[in-house]
Amino acid sequence: MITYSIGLKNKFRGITVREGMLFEGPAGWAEWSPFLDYDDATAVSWWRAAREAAYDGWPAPVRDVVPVNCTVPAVGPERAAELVRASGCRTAKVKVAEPGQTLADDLARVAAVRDAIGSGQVRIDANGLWSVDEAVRALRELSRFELEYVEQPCAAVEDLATVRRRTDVLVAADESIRRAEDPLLVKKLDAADIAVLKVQPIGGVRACLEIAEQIGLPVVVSSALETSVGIAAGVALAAALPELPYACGLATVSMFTSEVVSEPLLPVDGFLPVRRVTPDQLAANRAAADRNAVWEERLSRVQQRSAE
Ligand SMILES: O=C(O)CCC(=O)C1=CC=C[C@@H](O)[C@@H]1C(=O)O
Ligand SMILES: [Mg+2]
Repeated sequence: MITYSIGLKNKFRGITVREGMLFEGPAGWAEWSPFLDYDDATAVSWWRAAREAAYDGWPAPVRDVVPVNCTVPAVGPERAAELVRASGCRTAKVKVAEPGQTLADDLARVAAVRDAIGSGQVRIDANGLWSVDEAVRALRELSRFELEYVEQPCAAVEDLATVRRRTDVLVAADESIRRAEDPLLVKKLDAADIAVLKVQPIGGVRACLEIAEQIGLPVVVSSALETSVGIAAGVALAAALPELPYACGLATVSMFTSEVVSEPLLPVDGFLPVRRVTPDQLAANRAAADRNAVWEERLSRVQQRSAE
């Protein structure tokens, strides 16, 4: 087990450094990187995903490239436009509703992204931070930039359903699937048009394929901000889905200041290749001994839980 520590170019979901563990099993390299604010119970499904990558491998792909969006953190408009242009992607996902910012900040950022991407697609992600009324108001303003969809406008699945009825913008569910007791409640309440699936939080490629089948909604595969080792699992899921109508949120390696592989899974003209990766740049990205100890301890607690 190797613990990595890599900086982020821009603050994202409140963090500036990403840490996690990498290891090799008979089927290939695997990543285990539950965010540090997640408790041991939450980290169990992340461990299942890592075990699958290391020991079982993934189902056969039905495509050999995957379209991806570039991800725009809650940065200023100039930086946002720069990120879009540098990505080469035809779809951009813009973070909105950042704590401490205003709707005016969101409008300026989304306007800059729309301008930079031209006739491409613009989607937004509020990470559940709006109330129903805030969401409806924000969508009324932001929809002038022709939104492909809004991801997780509100936290509660019931609120997602209400927003969906009060706006013309398509609604995608992310946290309502990956952090829910019952991921299918989204379907039962007709709360979303699109399902965002993430391999580590949901517990593996096969677990995601099962949800995709049961939920009966178009799927967008998204990353949990992993190194190329973890991204390869997302790409494997996107490659195995029978239908893939939307670009996936798997272009997040470009947010890192460094990588554990010399050929990272970065998009070329908006597409990622379907392949596994072998880390060859581990030494330069290893976490310090004290952080490694924290992760070793965390892993042994979570492994114990997962065996219970
Ligand atoms: O979907 C993307 O474009 C990139 C991945 C992404 O946005 C996320 C990755 C990791 C943590 C999440 O807060 C965030 C998301 O909410 O979708
Ligand atoms: Mg999201």
